[in-house]
Amino acid sequence: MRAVLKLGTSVLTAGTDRLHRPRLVDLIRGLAAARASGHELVLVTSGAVLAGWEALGFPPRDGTLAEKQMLAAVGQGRLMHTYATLADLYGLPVAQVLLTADDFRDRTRYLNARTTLEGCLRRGVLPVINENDAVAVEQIKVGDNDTLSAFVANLVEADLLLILTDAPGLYTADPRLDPQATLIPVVERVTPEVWALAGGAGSHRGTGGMHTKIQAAEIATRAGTPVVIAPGDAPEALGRVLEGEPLGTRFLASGSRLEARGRWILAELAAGRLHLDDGAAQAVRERGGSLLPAGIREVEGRFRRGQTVSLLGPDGTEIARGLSRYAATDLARIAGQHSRAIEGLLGYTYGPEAVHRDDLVRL
Ligand SMILES: Nc1ncnc2c1ncn2[C@@H]1O[C@H](COP(=O)(O)OP(=O)(O)O)[C@@H](O)[C@H]1O
Ligand SMILES: N[C@@H](CCC(=O)OP(=O)(O)O)C(=O)O
Repeated sequence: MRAVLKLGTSVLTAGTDRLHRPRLVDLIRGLAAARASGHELVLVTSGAVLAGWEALGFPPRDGTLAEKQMLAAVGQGRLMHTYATLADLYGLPVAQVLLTADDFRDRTRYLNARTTLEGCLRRGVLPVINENDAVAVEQIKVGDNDTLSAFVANLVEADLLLILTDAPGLYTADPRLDPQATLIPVVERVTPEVWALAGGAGSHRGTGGMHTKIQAAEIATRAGTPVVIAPGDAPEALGRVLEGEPLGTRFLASGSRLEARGRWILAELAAGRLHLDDGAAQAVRERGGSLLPAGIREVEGRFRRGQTVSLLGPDGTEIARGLSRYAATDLARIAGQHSRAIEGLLGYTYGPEAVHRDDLVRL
């Protein structure tokens, strides 16, 4: 099986303020054992900011992005060194891969990253991925490693995404705040009711809490990859989940396995939203057609030509994702207009479709 394992800061610290070496040894032993059983593994790890803070002796923090970037720059090398040293004990070679949102947006960079990861997997090397925090300013950041792990799962067409964290799974409410909360063992589909279960920002060290984990589950399951959220302190969690043992919360794949291009289209958060009229929604949903400007009622967000947009039906539900052939400002001018009018309105045309059917994934 090909699996992506995501380790949150909460798991790497095991409830302390530092990278917890014994916990890391357990995790790496599990990775080495899974690889020895023939599984292909990719690791997405957090912990660079924490490792940097630890290295500098826990100075007071102001919480700014610049400070996080500096701490990540200090910590990433140390984090990687720790992984490499411990993985050596088990004869497991590791490779560092640092990614940002642009690496998923730009088709060439996306394909390059995929080639590198495939090369690692062929040679039995464990890719250890983190966001390239030191350069990732707001506009080019994925922003949290749960979402990053879902993008990576799409990139390598994983059979499973396992997110280990400090909660035992998805609960009916944040278990830190509500002692009555109970575990939800299986989520068939990420519905608004599931979204409503996510509490706030999570543990004091983590980014995003359950919210970003549900987002990750939605991204990966749509492309056909099931997702498990399980406790990082469960012994042998990786091996047990790979064996199919129920542990934590399993999100079932909602879509059939998408081919590679469809996965790329889903491998980015939508930069804008297009509200369609009835006819256009039907054409996209039922007939698999392209979206013409005539069927667009409203354009939301700022996006460039070629970026991913969400297509919403008249009742506001998302029916598809696709690559826009026009920038948001252009689309706003040609929305509701016949395709023949595009050139007259803009002075140029990129073709009659706002989103071509080849660039669409129905959800
Ligand atoms: N419905 C829920 N079920 C489980 N955990 C939840 C829920 N809502 C919020 N949480 C919080 O999310 C936290 C995990 O997220 P986070 O701290 O960001 O961890 P990580 O570092 O692993 O990404 C849990 O400790 C828990 O307090
Ligand atoms: N890239 C950051 C981690 C960001 C993040 O999502 O953290 P977490 O919620 O602990 O998975 C780091 O290495 O510190």
